[in-house]
Amino acid sequence: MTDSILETAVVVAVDGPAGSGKSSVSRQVARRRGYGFLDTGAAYRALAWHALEHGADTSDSTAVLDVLGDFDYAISLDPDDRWVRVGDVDVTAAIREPRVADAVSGVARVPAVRQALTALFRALVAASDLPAVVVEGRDITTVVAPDAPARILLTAAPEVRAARRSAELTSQDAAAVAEALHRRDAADLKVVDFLAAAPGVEVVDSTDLDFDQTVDAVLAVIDRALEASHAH
Ligand SMILES: Nc1ncnc2c1ncn2[C@@H]1O[C@H](COP(=O)(O)OP(=O)(O)OP(=O)(O)O)[C@@H](O)[C@H]1O
Ligand SMILES: Nc1ccn([C@@H]2O[C@H](COP(=O)(O)O)[C@@H](O)[C@H]2O)c(=O)n1
Repeated sequence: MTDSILETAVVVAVDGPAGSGKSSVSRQVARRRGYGFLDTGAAYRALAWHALEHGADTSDSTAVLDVLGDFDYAISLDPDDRWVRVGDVDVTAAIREPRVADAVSGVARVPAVRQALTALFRALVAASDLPAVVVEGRDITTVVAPDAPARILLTAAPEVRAARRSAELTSQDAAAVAEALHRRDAADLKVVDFLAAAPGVEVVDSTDLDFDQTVDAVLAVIDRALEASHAH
């Protein structure tokens, strides 16, 4: 396996906290440029779903590692055809359920899980015949693709992120949605710092931007970064 995914496809790396718009904005950016799109959180969620299906305790690292052994994962990199599978099961919708969101940080804090999924993400990009892939998550700019030519931290104020997520989940209590989002961020921050931009990472703060303005801001960063990398 290659250490650098940059040998095969240009990577646009996007990190940020929950509800910052990483997946919706990255998907739209990929569509606009004809790139692939890889939602890395989907793999952590799918592994949490897989662990729950096996009745595993997701706060127990050993139990999580046991189920990692037969984790048969597949995901679409096509921004217009979204699917996630574990074995023969389409888990695209199931991995968004609150029970999975509540369990996922336990799975994501296990170092061997992070190593295995990082290798999986690099392999997925390497196996694609796409010119470029927008890869979004928490540690893409720092661990998965630290040498990507375009690296972005997408942020928004905590209350704005909670309000956007709550607008999406209208059947759930707004305060409970906000609480779950902040609890997940707090747990995830013990493992990866996705609130501070690493050196060379450009921040896009969407607090006062609408969706289209955010997409345009991210595209502007990408165009500038790719132009600079071609000049070298
Ligand atoms: N700039 C914006 N203005 C308004 N709404 C936005 C903006 N960016 C994203 N959204 C909306 O905010 C919600 C959360 O976005 P999204 O699911 O892409 O976030 P995320 O960072 O991938 O979250 P998570 O990490 O929890 O999966 C979506 O409903 C999305 O359409
Ligand atoms: N690079 C990543 C991506 C995600 N995680 C963990 O997965 C959870 C779900 O991610 P979403 O982007 O779908 O919200 C997230 O809460 C993290 O626990 C990660 O660790 N690294």
